[in-house]
Amino acid sequence: MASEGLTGALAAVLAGQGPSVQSCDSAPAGEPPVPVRLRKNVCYVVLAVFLSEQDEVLLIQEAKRECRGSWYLPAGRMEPGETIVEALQREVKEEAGLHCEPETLLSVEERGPSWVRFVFLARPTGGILKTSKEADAESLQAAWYPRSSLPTPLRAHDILHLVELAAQYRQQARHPLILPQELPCDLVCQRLVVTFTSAQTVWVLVGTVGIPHLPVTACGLDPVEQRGGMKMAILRLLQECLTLHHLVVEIKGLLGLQHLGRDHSDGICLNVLVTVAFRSPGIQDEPPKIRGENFFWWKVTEEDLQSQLLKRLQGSSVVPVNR
Ligand SMILES: C[C@@](O)(CCOP(=O)(O)OP(=O)(O)O)CC(=O)O
Ligand SMILES: [Mg+2]
Repeated sequence: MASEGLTGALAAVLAGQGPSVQSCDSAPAGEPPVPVRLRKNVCYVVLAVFLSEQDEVLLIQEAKRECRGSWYLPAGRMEPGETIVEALQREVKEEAGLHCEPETLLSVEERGPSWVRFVFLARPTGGILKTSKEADAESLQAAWYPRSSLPTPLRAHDILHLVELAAQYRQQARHPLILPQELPCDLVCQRLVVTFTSAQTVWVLVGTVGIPHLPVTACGLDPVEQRGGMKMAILRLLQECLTLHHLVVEIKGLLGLQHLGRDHSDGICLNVLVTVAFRSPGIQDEPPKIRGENFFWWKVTEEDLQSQLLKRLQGSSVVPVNR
């Protein structure tokens, strides 16, 4: 029988929130992970997709020497001391002249734990669109363009996929509205909802060190984990308790994101939904054996929680990571 705390934590994570990170169940070998410092060992980028009711996209014209005159979505690097939403609002105001509110995270992109980009669907709430008369170092101007005929040249074509994600979300929301939860964190880490399902039964991997909890894996900033991406930290934790060669592990995506930014807590905690299944299609109605004492499989029997979790799994109702 799971503790109330565990049921509450899973319910919170499924609702896009979650408890603050107290400790990690897995960390890179060797030295304990160093606290992350924005602009020193991590770079976070925010990017906003505005899609009007007339299916127009807000683009800014870059002023930087290396991409001057090209068009891009409002985006920029976060600064120390600001929350993710404050950074988004600052970048949109600087580059497009508009005030805005984020509606939901649309995607998270990472090139290893030291470069993470948060992509939001956002809506304008005021301000005056920046024209070429207000050109400055932040941007030359901003303008709305029909999604079917964006201006050229683009600074990079990666935004085309993000605009499509926004249009698809507007058409049919694949996941609930998810916004960053302002909670301090010292590391780049991932809280895992690792599930095994058989028929309509679902088990969740639980850490036993301390009180039962959803396991947290710390991401390393060393070259191996940088090259491998944030999935390396997930596979590292799973390898510590499961025999992976006869399992299929799928990282479904994000259930939520925790970050504060103020008071030098530059870390982030991504709440990630993961599935494990047996490679052989034989009837396996029990979860794979766990090595050691640090984890166990919790059969989720609380009806509402079970149906919420199964619904998220069946619909892949998560924010995509690197997709
Ligand atoms: C890094 C980008 O996602 C764009 C955001 O960075 P900027 O170059 O626009 O930075 P600011 O000067 O802070 O606005 C492009 C990329 O290569 O990823
Ligand atoms: Mg920018």
